[in-house]
Amino acid sequence: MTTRFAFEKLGQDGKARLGRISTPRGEIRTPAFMPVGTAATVKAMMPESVAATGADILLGNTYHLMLRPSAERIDRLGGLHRFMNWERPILTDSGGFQVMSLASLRKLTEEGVRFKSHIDGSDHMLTPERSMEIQRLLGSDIVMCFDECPALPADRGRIEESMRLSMRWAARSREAFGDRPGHALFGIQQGGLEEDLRAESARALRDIGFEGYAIGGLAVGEGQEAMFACLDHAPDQLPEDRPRYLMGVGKPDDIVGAVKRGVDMMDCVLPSRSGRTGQAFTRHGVVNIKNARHADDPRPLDEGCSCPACRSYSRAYLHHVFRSQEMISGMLLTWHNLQYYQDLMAGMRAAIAAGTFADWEAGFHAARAAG
Ligand SMILES: CNc1nc2cc3c(cc2[nH]1)N=C(N)NC3
Repeated sequence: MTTRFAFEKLGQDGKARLGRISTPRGEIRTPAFMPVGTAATVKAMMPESVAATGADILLGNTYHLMLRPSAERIDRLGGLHRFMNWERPILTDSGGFQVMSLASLRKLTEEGVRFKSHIDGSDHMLTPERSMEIQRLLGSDIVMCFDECPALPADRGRIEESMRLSMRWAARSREAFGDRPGHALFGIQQGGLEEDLRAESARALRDIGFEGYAIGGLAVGEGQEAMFACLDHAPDQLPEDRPRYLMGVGKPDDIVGAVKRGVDMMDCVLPSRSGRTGQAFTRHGVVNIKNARHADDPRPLDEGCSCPACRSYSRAYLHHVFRSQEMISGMLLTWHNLQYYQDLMAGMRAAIAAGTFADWEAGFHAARAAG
């Protein structure tokens, strides 16, 4: 059991990396996918079920938890791990992105962002210092810097100005984080799709020094081609001996392309959100289980999957419970999708370890093309 936070690179195949993050609450196998537990729950899942899918770490959100039930209340109750009954590592986002995407009546100044809650319209202020305090009260193992995420579309000038503000906020985040052994603070690279701005941001973050580095400002509607073009250089601009975390990504083929380009950690609401709407990810592509063609299909969703939905139920049953809006529908399909994502990560980790990532990737795409 370690009392420190440490990242070890265990292997590499091309740009794809195999690693392990050690924390006092357990180890994280990388490349890693983090299920999103926004309001202290991975929706429709018990924590032990999330662990059973193979997830080593999950994500929480400063923005949502500060609004309800508040960081102070969670702290009084023993912290977020105790509160949500998840004793493995938790990474919390800093609120920067959610304030831009969810809050109303935002006022941005050098100090921070004043905004109205999307829940009850109450007034709030987030600054780097307050975001660090909230994430400390929550007790998260990996804390994200408080950054400014520009609303898109944005011109180069706006992106440049926003990135430089985020770098000043990164320094304030580092200062406010303090000395917390066993806990990590990750910087967030900004700069849109501009290689030179991303390089400037990476230099600024390196000069401050962080336990890990996130690639922010992507998965915001730019499309896969533009994202991959950015990922052809952004990871290489970040320290190679620290974890690289691509925020908000993504579809299965996004994830494979990101790992191929040197990304170690990702998070996305897609598997859980899609699970609740009846969209299932399988090795042969996406299955919309509400479609009438599944009504009499006795086969499992994915014959190669070990999750409860695929082990014990037919497509016909899943079709039925979605059509009749039964609660078990979202539970089964969320579990399946999270299992599919964890199996994808396990497959890539094994391929990198064996030096067969290129073949594994070819097989991944061939199975989807076969449909
Ligand atoms: C869904 N796409 C997405 N892009 C992101 C980008 C960022 C983020 C969260 C995201 N989610 N959180 C931050 N604190 N900064 C950058």
